[in-house]
Amino acid sequence: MQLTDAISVVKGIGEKTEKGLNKLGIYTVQDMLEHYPRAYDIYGRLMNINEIEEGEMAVFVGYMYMNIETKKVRHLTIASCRVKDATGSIGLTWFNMPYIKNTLKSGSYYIFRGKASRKNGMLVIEQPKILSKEEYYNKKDVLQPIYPLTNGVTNNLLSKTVKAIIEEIDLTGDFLPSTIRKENDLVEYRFAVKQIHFPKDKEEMLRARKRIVFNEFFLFTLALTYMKEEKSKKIRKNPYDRGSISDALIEGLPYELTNAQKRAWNEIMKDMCDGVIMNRLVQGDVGSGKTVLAALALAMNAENGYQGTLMVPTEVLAKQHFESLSKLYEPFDISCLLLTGSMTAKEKRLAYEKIKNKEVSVVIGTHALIQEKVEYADLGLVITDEQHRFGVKQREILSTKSENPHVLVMSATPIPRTLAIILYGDLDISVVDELPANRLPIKNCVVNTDYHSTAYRFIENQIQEGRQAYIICPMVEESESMEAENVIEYTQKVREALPPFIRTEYLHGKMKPKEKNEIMEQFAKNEIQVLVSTTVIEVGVNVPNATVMMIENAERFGLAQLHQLRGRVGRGDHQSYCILVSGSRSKETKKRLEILNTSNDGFYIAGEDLKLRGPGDLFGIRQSGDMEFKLGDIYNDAKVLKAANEAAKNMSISEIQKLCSKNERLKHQLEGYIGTTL
Ligand SMILES: Nc1ncnc2c1ncn2[C@@H]1O[C@H](COP(=O)(O)OP(=O)(O)OP(=O)(O)O)[C@@H](O)[C@H]1O
Repeated sequence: MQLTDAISVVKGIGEKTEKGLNKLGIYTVQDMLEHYPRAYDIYGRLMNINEIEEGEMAVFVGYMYMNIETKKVRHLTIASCRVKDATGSIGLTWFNMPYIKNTLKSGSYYIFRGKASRKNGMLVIEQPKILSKEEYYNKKDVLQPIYPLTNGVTNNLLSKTVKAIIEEIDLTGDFLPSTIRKENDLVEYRFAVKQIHFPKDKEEMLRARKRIVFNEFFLFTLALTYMKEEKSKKIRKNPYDRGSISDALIEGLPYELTNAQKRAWNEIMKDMCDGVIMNRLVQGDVGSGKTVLAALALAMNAENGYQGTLMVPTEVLAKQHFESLSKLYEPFDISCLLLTGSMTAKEKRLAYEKIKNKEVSVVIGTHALIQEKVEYADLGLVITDEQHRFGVKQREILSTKSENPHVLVMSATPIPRTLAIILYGDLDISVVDELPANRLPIKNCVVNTDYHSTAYRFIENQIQEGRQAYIICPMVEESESMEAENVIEYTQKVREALPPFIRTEYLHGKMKPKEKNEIMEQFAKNEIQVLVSTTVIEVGVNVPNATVMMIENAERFGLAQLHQLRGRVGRGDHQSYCILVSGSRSKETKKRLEILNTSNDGFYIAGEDLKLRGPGDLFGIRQSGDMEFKLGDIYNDAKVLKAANEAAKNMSISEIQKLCSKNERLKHQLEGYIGTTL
């Protein structure tokens, strides 16, 4: 069995299962091995009842001191009782399991396991499992992998498939030189793959994890080194003429550029006018005004007779940018074109022709589309808006669409400078670390779930004053397909809580781009006042009239992501508010959210976030599912990132090639990264 084999080579994987696996992005044996557990389940030690905390899994021995009562509510049969130990008592509830009444006997002890939640102010455990003594003691310390799932693919199936692969595949031949392994205290790759899926204990799992994360970062750095070298071969380009349009644009803005914007613009301009090829990252906090910098650069590029593109991660954003740039360019002879996936085939064909015939100077679209079969005419500048991604490949593909375009990458992720230098090692960095002067700082509060009705009243008042609100829906862990259902259900609740003149709509990742666009357009026009959304909204949306951002389950997000979400408000002259609703009362959560509560500065927050995370905090929160790395998290694993970078960055191209020639697997992975053959 080879890593590149189709997943169907594994015994027992039929056509139907294969399709299910494909939905999870698993096509090959390697994909399966890299489908890492998102968490591990462990029973752990038996707790006292008074130690049980809301939102946490608990396993404990409870004494049944009363009979189970059952009642019917609509089509639900609810069975409930209370159990106790020497330290306290707790309620248990089962839905549609009437037989439980005959399974558990009053006057006996049982081991229960489940997640505690708060109902009417009291802690209860819903659907607790009942474990036999053997079951508990046999598995007490075993880490059982929990995989990301989709419809028709069970945890058991994934776990069995991985096991079958590990038994058969030959993973010997580690590409990491043993000196690097020793220096960084890393286990062998073969061992790591096995232990990450089926760890003996937590310690082994952490060692396995460290190795795999190191691999990811190491490969990433090798790819950067390679690309940097490629870029350095083509450094000269005809210098641009400064022209007059960008100055006229700045003159015509309804505001003055901030000093940080001016500084960044000067750096961009200098690159383009000096005859070098620009490879620059503009890193700026949310709402710091990066779009205008892109607009200026594209205008100068057009004035010099070149075509330029702006690639963004979502259609909603593409449309938003298209509209604002078209308006900005109205007095000048600069034509814009929008290219998105929801356009009809005919519209797309027409767009392709216009681009090819150079009838347009600025093309704005999503990543996916611009990568397709578009042929540019004199592409001089490529701007990508990366948000959370550190996608080496994305920015590379576009720059191969023409000889030597200038490349500008915009990122709203205020990662600490030390990490930015590593992650964007192939780029020069401009930082926009100042917000426009008209902004009032956002007022924040962290509350628990009892606060809902007050929050809804607050939102209602803001809407009475003409403003709008976002609500980020509570999260569902189980699967993506449940996400949609969950948003719809929650929206209904919000509608019931608010008066009928307020229009509340929802947005989720499973909606068609066209539907999303429509909702966003209506929200931008204030035809919708409350937008309930999953995190799809976090990316770049600009509706300055929205003043409230309420985030449910705030405890489950990374601070940087929360900061991004909060950045959707406070973008205009009105006072804005961020309400963080936390379902957890743990001290740890409080401390984390407090950072956000007291600061609106993204760079500060990112730095504090980094400090707070210890090596134990590994699977709880990822900043985003959209990262380049499957397991590594630049925040949690900052130390490993630095070490891997240190180990890889000084390798010369010939050393990398030598390493690749000795190891087919490394070569294959690296080629995958940079999209060319080595
Ligand atoms: N110097 C400025 N003074 C006042 N307003 C500004 C200034 N620069 C930009 N703006 C306005 O601020 C808002 C946010 O700008 P923009 O959308 O470019 O932010 P951004 O940096 O892209 O943020 P995000 O990363 O959150 O998308 C826009 O409405 C824009 O017109």
